[in-house]
Amino acid sequence: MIPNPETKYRPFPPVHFPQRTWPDKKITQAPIWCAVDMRDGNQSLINPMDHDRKIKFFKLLIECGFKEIEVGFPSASETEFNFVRFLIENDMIPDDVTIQVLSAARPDLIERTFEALKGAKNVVFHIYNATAEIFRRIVFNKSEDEIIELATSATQIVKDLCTKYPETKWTFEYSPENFSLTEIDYAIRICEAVTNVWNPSKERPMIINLPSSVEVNTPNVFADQIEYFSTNFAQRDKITLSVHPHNDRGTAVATAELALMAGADRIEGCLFGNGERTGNVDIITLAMNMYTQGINPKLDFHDIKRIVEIVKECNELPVHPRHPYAGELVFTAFSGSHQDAIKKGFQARQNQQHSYWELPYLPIDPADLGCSYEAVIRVNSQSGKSGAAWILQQNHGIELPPHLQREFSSVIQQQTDQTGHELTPAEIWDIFRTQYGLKNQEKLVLQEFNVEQNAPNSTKLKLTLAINGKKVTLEGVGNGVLSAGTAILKAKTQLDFRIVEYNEHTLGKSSDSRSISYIKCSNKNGDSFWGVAIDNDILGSSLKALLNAVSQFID
Ligand SMILES: CC(=O)SCCNC(=O)CCNC(=O)[C@H](O)C(C)(C)COP(=O)(O)OP(=O)(O)OC[C@H]1O[C@@H](n2cnc3c(N)ncnc32)[C@H](O)[C@@H]1OP(=O)(O)O
Ligand SMILES: CC(C)C(=O)C(=O)O
Repeated sequence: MIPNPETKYRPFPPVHFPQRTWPDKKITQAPIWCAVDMRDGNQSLINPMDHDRKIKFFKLLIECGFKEIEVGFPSASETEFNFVRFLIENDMIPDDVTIQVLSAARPDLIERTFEALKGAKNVVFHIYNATAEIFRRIVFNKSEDEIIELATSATQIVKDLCTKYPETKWTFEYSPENFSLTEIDYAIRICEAVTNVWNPSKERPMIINLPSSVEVNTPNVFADQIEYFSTNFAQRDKITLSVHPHNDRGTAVATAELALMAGADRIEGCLFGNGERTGNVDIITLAMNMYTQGINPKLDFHDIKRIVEIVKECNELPVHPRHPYAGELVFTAFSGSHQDAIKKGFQARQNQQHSYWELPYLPIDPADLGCSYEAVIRVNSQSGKSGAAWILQQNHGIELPPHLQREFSSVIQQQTDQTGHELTPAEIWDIFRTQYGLKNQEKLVLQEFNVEQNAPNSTKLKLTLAINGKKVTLEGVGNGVLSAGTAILKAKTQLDFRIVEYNEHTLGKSSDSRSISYIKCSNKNGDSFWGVAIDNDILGSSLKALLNAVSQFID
């Protein structure tokens, strides 16, 4: 039996803040981004990154355009320490990139961290201590004032040590860990106390980073916390207000977006939302969400597949196939009605008069992430007539006539129902060719033909066929080539059929493109069959399509 949640869990109290303005705000520009993959992401990995993986990740983050990168927790281990030294000593940090390092608000750890940073050009020195009541009571066993003293004395130590290394441009960052669980007025009090010690200016602001270290409330409540903080913080104009959402409730992206509307300037997060437990906020999703609203995110994810591969290798973790913007299935429709709308969307795009992206079920152009349209439609038993038609169109330039689309869709449906599996484009092509006579049709095979125009509306046709491998030459007359062909075949096979539908088009755009013809024949019993054929000229493809259709009446 599931335990009674009413006696086990308490609801998170809302913030009383009727003056809130964020619900009417819009996100209009990219925030300052800080990638914390190499610290928060790294500390949560089964196997933290070794030196080589860290270098690879660092280079990737630079390529993506990050200007602030938390490169580690140098006092945690030799690997972390040496990695920071390696970056500095090998001049691997571009001048426009600031590295960030984290230390607990503990003197010994702070001192060790400074040792790692000697010679760095631009550094964000980031310290944290937990501030929520449960941490004050259980972890630290300290009063509110004692925790403030812990934070301010650590800030003073950082400040003093910074003056020892004037060659570095220092920015200070303070995080009241578990901010979202902390009483909001106490969070303001401790951050103001720290700010007073650091004494930032408008020109040299410090960063106050408000983490939902564990996500405990709905994004609107977090947004209220941020706006309340931003409105009531005494030296607001001297700080950069940063957020650091985690994803325990699965709403980190919404939390970050609403926090921006509520006044946050900066976001800390990880690629694909790696990080402690359920992860940090996913910066790729956030950035691409902005992009699809017409906002330049100032980050570059144009080759998402490569980014996925590098991150998977470095983190030794998979990226979910449905991960927004990046998963291997996120641009793919299997279901019939979605496929139909997407196919029509691409057709409509050819005549579109404006530049905006407008495509049913595809909120972003896959090409913007370096993906092709190939996987947009895939075919299984949930697919309708447009699915297989799209695959033939994309891969072979085939524009199936509407009735043939329906008929072919039922052929495909039978196959997928039987196997229960997806059909690949190659399998669909094979089924198509087999079904309509393009492959292995040996009952009626055209070898040669000759057309003579006797008089207006009278065409004489001479056909050389292989009928079940036996060569015969036949002649007939009709209004045109197809009616002459029909007459010949009726006489030879004694079948009573007629052509009920005929379509053709060229395959490709050049003048020497091949032709494809589609012919449907019916008999008196109501049986009907499609034949399809491709040939260098339209007469050849028409005659072959006729033979391919008629061959299906023959046992
Ligand atoms: C929310 C976050 O993600 S914060 C970042 C967390 N990241 C990491 O922890 C990864 C790197 N950390 C480490 O490798 C280790 O924690 C080390 C090497 C830095 C330190 O390890 P240890 O010395 O064993 O200390 P540990 O971090 O376990 O903390 C235990 C002690 O520090 C105290 N402490 C914890 N956090 C803080 C803090 N922010 N400021 C001051 N003291 C703290 C605890 O109260 C405890 O003290 P006690 O022993 O007197 O009870
Ligand atoms: C150190 C802080 C910012 C942190 O990682 C967290 O609270 O999740």
